[in-house]
Amino acid sequence: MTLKIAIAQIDIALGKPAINEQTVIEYAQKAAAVEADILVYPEMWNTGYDLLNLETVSDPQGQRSVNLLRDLAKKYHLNIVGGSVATAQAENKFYNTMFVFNDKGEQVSEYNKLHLFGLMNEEKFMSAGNKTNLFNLADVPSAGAICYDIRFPEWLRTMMSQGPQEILYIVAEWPIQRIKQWQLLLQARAIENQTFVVAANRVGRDNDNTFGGRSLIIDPLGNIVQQASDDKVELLVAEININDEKAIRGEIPVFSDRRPELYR
Ligand SMILES: NC(=O)CCC(=O)C(=O)O
Repeated sequence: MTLKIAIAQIDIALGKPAINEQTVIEYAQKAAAVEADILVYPEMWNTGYDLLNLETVSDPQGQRSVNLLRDLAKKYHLNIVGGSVATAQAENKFYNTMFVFNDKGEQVSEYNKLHLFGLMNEEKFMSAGNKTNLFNLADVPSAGAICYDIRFPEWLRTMMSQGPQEILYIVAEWPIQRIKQWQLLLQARAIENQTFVVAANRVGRDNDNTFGGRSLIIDPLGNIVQQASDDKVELLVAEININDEKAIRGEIPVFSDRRPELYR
């Protein structure tokens, strides 16, 4: 099965959800124009890392973002991995939340980022999730994670071994100074989990960081199928063939060769 994947490598206006929503709409139109099957947005696209102002800029229960993503999925018949958004949830807690919609506009997953990133003060303002993010999108068993989560291979393995999942979606706001690590970590996650990795990063800057783009589509051997620039907004598009992955898994059966009884 061939799937056309599109990644919206966008800039994000700090603390300005209304402006960012327009960008999200614009990229859904672009993805529909190239007849993409799946569209992926980056991390915290509604507010950026405007952590000091979460009370005013975050999305209560994610409702505004959910309505927008659902409408876009339905209108353009797109499967959407909705990056993530800053949400305000019960007990006055804020989360970094991914919503996923199929091309009928049905929500197929909701995930709160599990590992909060101290270097960007995330844990001082946001709460961590504690649930997996497994879903079926375009008839493909898939998993999703958010940015810093990729530094925890045991967490991704936990999700990927409940499948195996065939595509791993990563959404990020990853700074330029560690962009080489971004690429290497993603290639490693693809190889060890024998999965396609579809990874969306933002470009542009906020008060503290310049973000490094280089959104990537990687095959299960770790080869780069398609790569975006480090500094420009763009819609990255590539076709992947899911059957390739099945052939690769047959040759080196890492999932069945695991010895989980020895791992702690
Ligand atoms: N937004 C994030 O989680 C950034 C993670 C990051 O930059 C890293 O090096 O890890």
